[in-house]
Amino acid sequence: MGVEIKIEHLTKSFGKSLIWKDVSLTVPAGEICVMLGPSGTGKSVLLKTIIGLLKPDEGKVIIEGVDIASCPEKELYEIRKLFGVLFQDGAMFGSMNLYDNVAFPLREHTKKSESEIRNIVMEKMDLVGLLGAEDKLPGEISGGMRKRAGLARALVLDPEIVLFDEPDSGLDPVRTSFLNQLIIDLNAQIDATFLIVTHDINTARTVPDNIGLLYHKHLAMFGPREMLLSSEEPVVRQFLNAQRVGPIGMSEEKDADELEAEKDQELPPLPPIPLQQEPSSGIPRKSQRPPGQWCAENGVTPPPGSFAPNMSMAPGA
Ligand SMILES: Nc1ncnc2c1ncn2[C@@H]1O[C@H](COP(=O)(O)OP(=O)(O)OP(=O)(O)O)[C@@H](O)[C@H]1O
Repeated sequence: MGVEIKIEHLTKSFGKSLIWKDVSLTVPAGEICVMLGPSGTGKSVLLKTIIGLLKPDEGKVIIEGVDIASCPEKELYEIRKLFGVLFQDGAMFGSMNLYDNVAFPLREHTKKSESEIRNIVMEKMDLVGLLGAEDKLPGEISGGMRKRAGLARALVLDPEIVLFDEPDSGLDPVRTSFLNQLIIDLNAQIDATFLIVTHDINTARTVPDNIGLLYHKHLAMFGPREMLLSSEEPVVRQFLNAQRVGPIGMSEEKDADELEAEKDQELPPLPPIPLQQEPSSGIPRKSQRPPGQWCAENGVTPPPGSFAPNMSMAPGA
């Protein structure tokens, strides 16, 4: 049923350079969360800290009651077995075919026989739609296929948590859409907790249960998708609607003169909130909430036209 990720007051710097400070959030078990933020705000650093590859200066990352920021290496090794990670480029070994790449974690971390490994590898290759491509080398297939192979490898140890570092980078919009459907379908099937770092606004608007936004060395907001998509908070509103007007400039923050110059500019109204993408089976995911539920429970009037069927694309996406 997936495992909760609880982050408490996390701070990370490299030397004198602060990346983010006092980040606290909970990714509920089995849910899908998207983490957004302008380039360089430390999204990848956050993923690496969650899996214990980087140590925070302060704070805790609690997985199954263990603080992986401070636990001994041996415990960390065990906790890491709960994770599957899809790296940006799929991180395939170029000289191994897809079968051996996907089998790699099983051969490294388990004592399974080759016939057991074969069953698992073929099952995961099937899950990501790559049956028949086992003999291909990573260099012989498209970027989209490499991502799917990376995803198959991330799934072979039956993870409770899957971290995705920009799964859509380098993919065209159609492939991104297929990959998003695969992510939703996988979540419905395996019930693991998914945390996705992405720059794709359409993904952020339609895929997750929760959205976080890192900006200016802190977590600007984290909460249910409907909360952020109906938010008037300037940074959240600007980022989730890909607008130029707002506090975020070309290189992080705009200065006082730039903000003064645009202070009388009227912001376009918030676009309608799209329906959340559903599993292709038509059976809702366990953590899926009915459209409009968060808004109704919190007395928020969603923008006109929200939750209309067939309205799943973000403006400009
Ligand atoms: N091991 C490291 N040592 C020193 N600085 C690092 C290290 N890893 C990351 N950084 C710095 O941390 C900052 C955040 O990097 P990170 O890759 O997490 O950003 P990001 O939000 O994922 O960016 P992007 O959206 O462009 O991928 C950058 O300035 C980067 O140079």
